[in-house]
Amino acid sequence: MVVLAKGELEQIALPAAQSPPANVQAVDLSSARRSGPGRAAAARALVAACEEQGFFKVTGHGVAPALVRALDAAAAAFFALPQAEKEAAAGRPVGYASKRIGTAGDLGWIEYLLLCVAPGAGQALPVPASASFSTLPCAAAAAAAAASLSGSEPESSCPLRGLLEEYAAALRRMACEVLELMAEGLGLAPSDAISRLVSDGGSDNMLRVNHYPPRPELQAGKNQLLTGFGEHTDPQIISVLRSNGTSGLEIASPRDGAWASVPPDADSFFINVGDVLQVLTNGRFRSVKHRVVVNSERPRMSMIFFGGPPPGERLAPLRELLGDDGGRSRYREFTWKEYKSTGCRGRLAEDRLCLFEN
Ligand SMILES: O=C(O)CCC(=O)C(=O)O
Ligand SMILES: [Fe+2]
Repeated sequence: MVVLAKGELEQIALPAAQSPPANVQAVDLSSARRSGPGRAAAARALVAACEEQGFFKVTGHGVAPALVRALDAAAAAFFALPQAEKEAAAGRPVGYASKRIGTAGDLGWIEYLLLCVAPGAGQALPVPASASFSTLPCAAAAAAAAASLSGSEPESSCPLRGLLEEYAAALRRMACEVLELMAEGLGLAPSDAISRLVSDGGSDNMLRVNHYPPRPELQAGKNQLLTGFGEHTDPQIISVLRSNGTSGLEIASPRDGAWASVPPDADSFFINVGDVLQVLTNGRFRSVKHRVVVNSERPRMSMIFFGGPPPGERLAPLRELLGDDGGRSRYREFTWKEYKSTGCRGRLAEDRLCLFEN
């Protein structure tokens, strides 16, 4: 449940203008898995999409539909729990939260789970970064949902946690696959030049499960919209997003800033270029500005894997990519830890990258 105090609803209200549909490039990963002209064409399409929009979707990804359905159901069951039970999984900065995004006062019509993903023995595992995390997956409703979907009893008393672990591992693999294809398209060697930052044992990967309840009736007869997640760019290298097929995600054109609505597609994964990828490519790729507008009577649920580098990783444009800009590096070197700490201080919509420009 999202409970807003008096005056807060007005802060997140948006003009009832309908954004036109976005034209989103699709990259078929299954054709990229076969080496040869299919792979080269997919790599070129991916690079073009990152240059033009910083955003595309992936089909032929191979993530098991049964896993996706089971996780959708378990997450929906979690969000349907009594508020007190959800609050038991609250923690800062990770855990359950509602309406507040970050610490700088951004509000949205949203509740969410934010989790760390720590690779252990080569596998991604959401870690209980707050002690209360362990209460979350044991919720009875989530257990029942997962059990009914798989047609069997849950293996442990924590099905949501198990599903999140499996999902995070699958998405980390997909993120790395996409980043390797990207490196090939950019002519980088070795092909793990970027993906190693996400697959490293110390990588700062996160998983976020967002739930946007249907919008409330604000004024009878008025089709008002609310901010679900205010405009921002994702700070990491790459984000891999899937939703339950309810609309609401919008991206801004890098040319004129005009908003366009991403046609929902529950079977594909959407990829965002993050700020760090903009830096690594010396600005050739642009991190995509996006937001979520709550415009539907159906709830929207989205799950996002954020691929970030290890905290101490020194980040700067890749040498091979400086050529396009007369050899000039547009950004000074910084660590991921440094970048994250500037992000924590500001509002969602703030441009953080400008602080690191040369
Ligand atoms: O929920 C969504 O669809 C997008 C949310 C988002 O942009 C984020 O969590 O960074
Ligand atoms: Fe985002």
